[in-house]
Amino acid sequence: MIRFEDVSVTYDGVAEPAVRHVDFEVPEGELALLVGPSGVGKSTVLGAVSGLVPHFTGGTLRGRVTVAGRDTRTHRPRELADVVGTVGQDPLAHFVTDTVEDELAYGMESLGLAPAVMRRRVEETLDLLGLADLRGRQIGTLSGGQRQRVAIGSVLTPHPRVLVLDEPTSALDPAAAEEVLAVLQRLVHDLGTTVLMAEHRLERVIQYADRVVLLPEPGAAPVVGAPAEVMAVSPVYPPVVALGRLAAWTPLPLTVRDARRRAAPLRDRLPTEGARGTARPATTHPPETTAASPRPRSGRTFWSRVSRRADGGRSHGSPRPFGALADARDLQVRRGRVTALRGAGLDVSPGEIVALMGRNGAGKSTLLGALTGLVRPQAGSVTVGPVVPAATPPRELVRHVGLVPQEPRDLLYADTVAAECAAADHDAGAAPGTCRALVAGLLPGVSDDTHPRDLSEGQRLVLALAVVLTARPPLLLLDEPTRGLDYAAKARLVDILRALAADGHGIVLATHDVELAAELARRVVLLADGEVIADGPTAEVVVSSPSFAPQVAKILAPGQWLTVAQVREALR
Ligand SMILES: Nc1ncnc2c1ncn2[C@@H]1O[C@H](COP(=O)(O)OP(=O)(O)OP(=O)(O)O)[C@@H](O)[C@H]1O
Ligand SMILES: Nc1ncnc2c1ncn2[C@@H]1O[C@H](COP(=O)(O)OP(=O)(O)OP(=O)(O)O)[C@@H](O)[C@H]1O
Repeated sequence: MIRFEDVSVTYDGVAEPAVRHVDFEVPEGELALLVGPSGVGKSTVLGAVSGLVPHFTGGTLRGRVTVAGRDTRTHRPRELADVVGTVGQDPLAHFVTDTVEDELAYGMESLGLAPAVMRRRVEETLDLLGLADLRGRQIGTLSGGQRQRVAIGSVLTPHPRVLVLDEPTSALDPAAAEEVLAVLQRLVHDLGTTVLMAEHRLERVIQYADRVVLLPEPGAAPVVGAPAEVMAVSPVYPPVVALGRLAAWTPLPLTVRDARRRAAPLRDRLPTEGARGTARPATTHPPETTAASPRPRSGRTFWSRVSRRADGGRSHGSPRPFGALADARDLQVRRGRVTALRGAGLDVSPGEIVALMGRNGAGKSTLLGALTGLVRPQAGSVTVGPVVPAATPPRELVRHVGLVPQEPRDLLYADTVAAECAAADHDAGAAPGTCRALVAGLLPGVSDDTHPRDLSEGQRLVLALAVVLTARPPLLLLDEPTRGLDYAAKARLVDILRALAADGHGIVLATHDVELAAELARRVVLLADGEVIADGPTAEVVVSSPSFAPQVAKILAPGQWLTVAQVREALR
């Protein structure tokens, strides 16, 4: 159904092809998963199927891509629209109408389907994706995950024979991701739909794949095969595979269920008392400091590393001690007709890393908004350090709290990295060069004149982080920071955040990434429908939860192991 014949794509103005010798086939009624590190060309391959590459992106495509027998070089995306449905990485870029119902109907209208058919399919899709309560909502008022579900729904309604999906679950909570993947699997099994999907969070998707197409490194030909075969050699793999490799299980299990069946001997080898007290991540990095000892260990901390590397780092010599960082109580927030927070609260101490978790629409971004003054609660109290965010001018507030938003692009508006940094220094009242020194420390090798748009997703996130850190806010908030990041980029982010916590910063991550929470957070706060329903040590909150437990916890339960790193350490 989808066929690549020795395809290479070279973008204009770039010497080397972005992808080379891509040769594979996805037969009708199969789900193929496209995997590989960031920047390896996954979106390029997907774009070649929908015709966006090269028709919209420019560049040269050599070789041949056919979809349902149509050559995508001679058929423009419009001429493929009756066969191929595409969801890109950024749902906002995808929307053409204002409300949920209109968006679901739009694709069918363009194809000229009968009104009765359109009506039926809109209703079906609202049910299928749990969108019925949101049908009349303006898209601009939806949470990140709600938007992503609408974007997926809108490509399903025309019943395309081929679906091309670029990280379709990146903004979804774990349960919603499972539901969406189950819907896709049903289309594949029952209707013979063909799916090509790129995804970084392999722990969510690998078990649904009929075959895996691995792009191992830029310019290298893809490795194509059965999921277990490819996972055995892949540079990117989910925790279940990491544990399987560590324990030398063959064949390699890809699901928690298969791994559990093998895990008894491994469970027996692990110390039971270690298993009880493993809230602390096993790591070579300095542990998070506690409220009682906010001072970092010398030499390994974030600011000392930055100031050592960067010549402009004078202002970052030694960390200053921080007082209590945030105290939000009994918050009530109404947004439109929705009560987004009902009595929620959060306190954050210096050196603490807190994961804020919960379903899509539970109120996580709203709570972060209240801490940064973007959302004004109708009742309750919020203080951040000594100030009340909604009553504090932005220039003053950035010294107390910084937010890296769900879409880092929202924070970046200049044309070059250098201009972005100059603006950040100015906004924060920091010495000129402060932000650039941070960027040099965090992203060595990025030149001054690079356009932030041309950075990879992970690089853009780190640039946004540097912009926020320029004001050295004691409290750092990150909204879903691992969207679009591969495992290596995630590991680098984990390093940076641990070092910041060791310097006494308090960090709150709103995240659906259960593996990240397990790796990084000592404490998890769980929100449901605007209320805090659990607040405690990570191991206690997540291990018993079918949605929020990481894979290792599920495989090794009842032991409270959370990460492969902890298990590796314990086996030494
Ligand atoms: N329009 C473009 N012009 C020039 N270079 C581009 C363009 N689009 C992508 N590239 C480059 O091509 C390479 C492959 O990018 P692509 O987005 O396909 O990778 P990816 O595997 O999807 O990455 P990610 O996992 O981060 O989404 C990258 O080096 C990228 O910078
Ligand atoms: N301007 C608005 N008007 C009406 N409802 C809104 C508005 N902004 C947010 N909401 C609703 O408030 C609720 C909480 O949204 P919020 O963005 O805080 O959720 P979230 O937990 O961050 O979700 P996600 O995980 O999907 O990002 C959602 O039901 C959302 O649709």
